[in-house]
Amino acid sequence: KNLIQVNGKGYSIIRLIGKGGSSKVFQVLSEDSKKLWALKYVKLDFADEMAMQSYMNEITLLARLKTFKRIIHLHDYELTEDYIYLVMECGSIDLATFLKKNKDNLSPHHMWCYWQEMLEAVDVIHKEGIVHSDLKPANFIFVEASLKLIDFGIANAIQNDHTSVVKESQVGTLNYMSPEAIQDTSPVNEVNEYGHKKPRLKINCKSDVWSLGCILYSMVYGRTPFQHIVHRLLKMQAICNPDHFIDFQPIENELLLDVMKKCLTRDVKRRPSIEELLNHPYVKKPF
Ligand SMILES: Cn1cc(Nc2nc(NC3CCCCC3)c3c(C#N)c[nH]c3n2)cn1
Repeated sequence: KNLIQVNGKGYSIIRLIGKGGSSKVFQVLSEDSKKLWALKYVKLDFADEMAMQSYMNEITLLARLKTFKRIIHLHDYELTEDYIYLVMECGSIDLATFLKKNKDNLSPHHMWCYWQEMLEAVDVIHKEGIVHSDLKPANFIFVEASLKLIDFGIANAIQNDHTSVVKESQVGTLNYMSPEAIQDTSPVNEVNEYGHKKPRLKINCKSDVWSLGCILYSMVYGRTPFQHIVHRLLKMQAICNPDHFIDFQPIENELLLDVMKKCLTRDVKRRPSIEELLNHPYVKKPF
């Protein structure tokens, strides 16, 4: 029977949950405690230094943030030249799959809860100075009915792509990408008038706000703001074009409408931060 050893502990494979890039995620059962875990296996071809480094960063962060309730819990890991095993708490389903199944019957209360939990998760990484910059529903999973963030967009993005890339759902989608991320023209080591590196963090954090706004929009309207534009180049142009007005059909809750409009503001400076969104009346209002 298919058994995987991680740091001397045995896990039996129950099923393959998903795969993407050169990583696979299995649902496993620990031999001793008979507990359910998610085991992420990453094949490191040719000991790709960049990939190794990016996974080291991801592991360090997961370990550092594991006390935060909105971040997935890393139980154990094993890192070698050829592969990485991450043993993490297992969610019941990811948000992308969940939304596909339930997109037309999400109650306002559920939408409110999921929005609050996504904000809290991204607030944690922003406070740690991390910008995900590729947020999409597949990055969130339900653990006991509440949402947790499963990755920080560090490792997968840099994942070496000379392996058979079997698309994980939503990998490489533009539907959640912000205008400034598409236009990212600023040189990597841009400096300000004092010759100091420009703090890109603030700007980048706002890109995560745009992505979250696209997820909220898809919960309300059943599709992301630019999903109907199939041609990738036309989609990119529409996202960046201030004269392309995003369609906001009227809804009952004006506060929710206001949040979506604010998150999907093309002008980065006028787009709210996570902090401001956590204090927005839509989140604060008592039910
Ligand atoms: C569909 N589905 C998902 C679960 N649960 C689950 N999926 C995880 N990754 C999935 C890989 C494929 C894309 C969607 C996320 C992880 C995880 C990582 N990385 C750490 N814990 C997890 N739990 C149960 N059904």
